Amino acid sequence: SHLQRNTQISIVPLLRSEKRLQDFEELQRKASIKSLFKEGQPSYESVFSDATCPELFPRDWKIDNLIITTKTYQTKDALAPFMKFLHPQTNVMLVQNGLGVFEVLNDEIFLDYKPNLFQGVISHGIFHESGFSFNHAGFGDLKVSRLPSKDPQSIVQTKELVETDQKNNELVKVLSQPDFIQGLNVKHLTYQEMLLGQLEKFLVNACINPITSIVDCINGELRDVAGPIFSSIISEALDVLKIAYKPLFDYKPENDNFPNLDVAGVLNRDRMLDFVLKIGCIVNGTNSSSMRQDVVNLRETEVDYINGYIVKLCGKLGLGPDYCKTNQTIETLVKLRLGLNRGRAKYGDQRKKE
Ligand SMILES: NC(=O)C1=CN([C@@H]2O[C@H](COP(=O)(O)OP(=O)(O)OC[C@H]3O[C@@H](n4cnc5c(N)ncnc54)[C@H](OP(=O)(O)O)[C@@H]3O)[C@@H](O)[C@H]2O)C=CC1
Ligand SMILES: CC(C)(CO)C(=O)C(=O)O
Repeated sequence: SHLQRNTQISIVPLLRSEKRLQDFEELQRKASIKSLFKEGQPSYESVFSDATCPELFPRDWKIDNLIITTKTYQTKDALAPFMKFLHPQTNVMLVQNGLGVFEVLNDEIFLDYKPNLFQGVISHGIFHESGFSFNHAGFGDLKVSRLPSKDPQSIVQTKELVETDQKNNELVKVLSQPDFIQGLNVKHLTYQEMLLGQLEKFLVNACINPITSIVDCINGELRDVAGPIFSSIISEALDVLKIAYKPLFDYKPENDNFPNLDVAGVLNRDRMLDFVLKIGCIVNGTNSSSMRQDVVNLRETEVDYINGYIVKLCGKLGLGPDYCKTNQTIETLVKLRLGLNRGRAKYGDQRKKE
């Protein structure tokens, strides 16, 4: 919606099915967003000149730029039907929480070639109202960067690469248009800067998303009561991330180009607890987290790409199960909550009386 409204280009939403496309067409391809954080909570509409779905995608079209904003676990199925329309120069950007999606795409989808890959990390809070109307509950930011093309361990990019992309890369040029940058507080970063922001956001999600889902509450309700469980989640996750992302934790900027890239100063327990409470429970205090929205609506969640990813990393790194007990328990409780909600929807009060 922000791209459609704040840039000179036409966005073509790729809906999942003809049914969903029809739903969108019946609303004249309009999406509306209410800015809850603004005085008077103004709404604005974005009208899309086109939209399509896999079945109706024009066979002679090619996809030069693709932004994926599905939930992590939906990415592979969403991308698969469009792969025949991509090409090696296609720019693909994932704007999602969590970690591990690109590994799935590299292992299972990008088999013949890898397009230009970008990652977006977004801390704006938004929840669905009805139809294609949404509530923008918390104004955060959107960090974007190009992913390392060759060795994923080589995290260091130069500022010149960012500037070159902002001049020459079609997708990055659009995301660099002033109105869009202002509209979503966009920051174009090197990979090492973005990765730091991604791990920081990962810890926000590892705390806010599962706990709001398990106890069924709005983000801000946790503000004064969830410190102990957040500290346990953060401490354990940081111990694992320090090993898994050692190149970032060992990274020392050679020059003053990166004055804020103090990884140890950013990713430390005490600061991260304050940051989680600020972004999760204050900036986005009125938001229903995306994971709570999933369990309330009986949908699968992203916990496998958040707390579950810490468990997966432990396995990959050969660390014992004691390294991830807290996150494993949190993952299990989210899945219990989803199962409970689905059971209540299916059986009503019957199970309470058996
Ligand atoms: N909501 C929030 O406050 C925040 C969310 N995020 C992250 O952003 C990402 C998206 O979250 P969010 O927007 O909340 O999720 P939603 O579930 O609200 O939106 C996901 C969208 O993807 C669409 N989709 C799913 N499968 C397909 C498919 N096969 N083809 C086409 N479209 C498909 C869904 O379509 P349909 O409508 O048909 O189901 C839906 O519109 C997640 O990683 C989340 O963690 C990050 C920061 C904050
Ligand atoms: C920032 C936060 C926690 C907002 O709820 C979010 O990322 C989400 O809900 O997925």
